[in-house]
Amino acid sequence: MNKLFPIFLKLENDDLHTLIVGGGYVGLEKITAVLDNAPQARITLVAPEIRDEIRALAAEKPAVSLIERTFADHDLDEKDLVIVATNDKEENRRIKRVARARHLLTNVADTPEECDFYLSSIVKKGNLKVAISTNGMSPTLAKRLREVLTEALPDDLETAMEQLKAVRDTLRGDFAHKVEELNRITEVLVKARKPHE
Ligand SMILES: C[C@@]1(CC(=O)O)c2cc3[nH]c(cc4nc(cc5[nH]c(cc(n2)[C@H]1CCC(=O)O)[C@@](C)(CC(=O)O)[C@@H]5CCC(=O)O)C(CC(=O)O)=C4CCC(=O)O)c(CCC(=O)O)c3CC(=O)O
Ligand SMILES: NC(=O)C1=CN([C@@H]2O[C@H](COP(=O)(O)OP(=O)(O)OC[C@H]3O[C@@H](n4cnc5c(N)ncnc54)[C@H](O)[C@@H]3O)[C@@H](O)[C@H]2O)C=CC1
Repeated sequence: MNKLFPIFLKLENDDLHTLIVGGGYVGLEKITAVLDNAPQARITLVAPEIRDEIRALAAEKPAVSLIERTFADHDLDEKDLVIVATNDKEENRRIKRVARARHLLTNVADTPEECDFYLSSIVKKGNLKVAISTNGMSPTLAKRLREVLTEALPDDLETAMEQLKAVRDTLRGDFAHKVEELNRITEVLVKARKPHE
């Protein structure tokens, strides 16, 4: 059973600050994942060696800062979320312990058991986002499912969402009435999937 609780973080909110430790392939993968979703997210990345692709990203983003040295505990000061991706397993575990003592939510890329949260594969269609997790069992399957679902979901969902939002904004009455009305309008979506009923 997958017991992970999914949430969608507003990493562009003013005072949210993400720390990434490690500037190699995985550091690049994680910073790209954050910026693809939250382009203005405030991120600090610390590592003695930082890949050129990360430097190129940072050069375009004033909200991304790079610190070129090994991690120091005070790098956790005033951070909200931490992604640890060095190639030093022991140091990764140690950083996790310090971060936990400060009640920071931490992802430790090389040790799923140490993670407070996982990154997911993300299907995007305009305002729609579907996050996929395999419970850490197969990130490759998550990636493939993203491709399959991106292909399978219709492109006109954005129009449907815009229209439903317009209806939602105009609906008057109590909460129960709104729910009933929106359920009625969208019933066709469910019916179309169950031709036998
Ligand atoms: C637990 C988790 C923690 C976390 O990182 O958050 C984790 C852990 C590990 N990943 C490893 C390997 C790979 N990870 C990827 C790719 C992705 N990994 C992502 C998430 C997660 N990876 C979390 C679980 C998510 C879930 O619940 O399903 C994605 C979805 C999101 C993202 O990273 O942004 C992104 C795909 C994005 C996309 O394209 O849609 C690929 C494939 C590739 O790169 O092509 C490979 C190589 C092939 C393979 O192993 O499958 C290893 C072994 C390292 C080693 O062997 O040294 C570990 C550690 C371990 O398992 O022990
Ligand atoms: N979760 C995931 O999606 C995946 C996780 N991994 C794991 O992630 C880890 C990192 O892999 P790569 O990025 O490929 O390694 P890499 O060798 O490309 O990069 C390692 C980075 O860590 C930095 N570093 C080392 N010690 C540090 C310290 N004390 N403080 C700050 N930075 C430090 C280095 O300067 C370098 O930037 C590996 O242990 C690997 O097993 C690998 C693939 C996917």
